[in-house]
Amino acid sequence: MSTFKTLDDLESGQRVLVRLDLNSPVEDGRVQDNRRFDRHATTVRELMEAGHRVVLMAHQGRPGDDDFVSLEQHADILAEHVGRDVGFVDSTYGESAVEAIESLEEGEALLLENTRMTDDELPEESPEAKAETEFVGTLAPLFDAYVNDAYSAAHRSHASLVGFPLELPAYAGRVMETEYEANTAIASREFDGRVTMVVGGTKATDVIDVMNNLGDTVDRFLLGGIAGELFLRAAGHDVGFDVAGMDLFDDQWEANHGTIESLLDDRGDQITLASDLAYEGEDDERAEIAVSDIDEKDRGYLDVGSDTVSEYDSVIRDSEAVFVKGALGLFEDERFSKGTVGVLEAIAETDCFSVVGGGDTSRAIEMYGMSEDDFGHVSIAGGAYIRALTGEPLVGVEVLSRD
Ligand SMILES: Nc1ncnc2c1ncn2[C@@H]1O[C@H](COP(=O)(O)OP(=O)(O)O)[C@@H](O)[C@H]1O
Ligand SMILES: O=C(OP(=O)(O)O)[C@H](O)COP(=O)(O)O
Repeated sequence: MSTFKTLDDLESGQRVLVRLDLNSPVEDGRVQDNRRFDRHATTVRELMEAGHRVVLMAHQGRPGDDDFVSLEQHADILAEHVGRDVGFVDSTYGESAVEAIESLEEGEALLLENTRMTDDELPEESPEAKAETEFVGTLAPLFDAYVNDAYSAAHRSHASLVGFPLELPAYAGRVMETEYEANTAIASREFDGRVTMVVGGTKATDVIDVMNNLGDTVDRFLLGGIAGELFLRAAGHDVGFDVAGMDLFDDQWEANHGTIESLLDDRGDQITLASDLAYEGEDDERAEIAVSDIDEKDRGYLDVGSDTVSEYDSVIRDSEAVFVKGALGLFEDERFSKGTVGVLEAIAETDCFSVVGGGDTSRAIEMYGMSEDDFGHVSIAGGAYIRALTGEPLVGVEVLSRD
């Protein structure tokens, strides 16, 4: 277990700088409410009620992507969950940010602009290098304490996550504490029966990197989403278009095809790929095609097909534990929700031990009328949770635990 300090150790009346993970789906420019807001609201409310001056940092999207937007809407959504006003300033550490921080009263909260809009936040560098950035050097002297609640971003060595804890007394927030304990406990748990991992989502690089290390814990991987399409492409099928505006597929293919090919060579018998896929037909209805019938790369696929869902359903019903990392399709559109909802319902209906992770995947549970009570643990983390399952330390947690 980690040795980090928690909010129970924080003295009263502090000026506290808090890192949240409010990274959310953005549809037509509108930030979508999701579990990250209500989970982090617990930490923010506790700090406000304790009379601290609370300044919040978070990121949204990656520079160049469609979902790389301001945090202005996030402040309003968060305020609704906290039940108190949360101010917003459209600067991360510029003059207006410093002025707003200095004029904050006890019990008030303020959200700063998207950390990734500063040059210092990215790219990944050592905590020591990040601690020396202008971003950290400007803000740290304005605070008494730093709280990291962003477990789901703790695998990134970015300034707001690893620089501040070297400069300020550092504490874990309530979400960090809960997620860390749950995911660390899961990593060391042993199962007698079959352990299955459903792998999907769009951030294929995060998951492919760790699949080899999970190969001894996990008996069977069921693939879908963009990650699954990369595997199908490596297996010789003509699938995989970029998802408009997100530049996902080709970059991820370049970065990962070598690893995927060796995974298929070394662990092919543990990996099940979709046998059919779904797409938008001419009449805008869901249409399906067997993977063996795809002979040219002429369309994008948005879900796994019905035969695949049945096959995955049987594997899940015969498993003792099921871990989910990422959605199997574009479930936000009901036509392409069958894969994601199918595996989640199979898990919910059996008494297997389960963990569902992926920033967006946890949203599907509520969206399709399922209950979180039917799952062992619903994590708001994707990449961080899957890395934790391998037992690999997360840099953001590691710096919190330093003396
Ligand atoms: N075939 C696909 N095409 C487009 N988007 C997809 C596809 N499969 C999954 N997705 C999207 O991936 C997102 C899943 O993200 P999530 O489950 O949080 O995993 P990640 O951690 O990879 O972001 C969902 O919002 C879903 O719409
Ligand atoms: O949403 C996140 O990760 P996740 O989708 O793996 O849960 C985190 O906010 C990290 O974001 P990043 O993967 O752009 O660094």
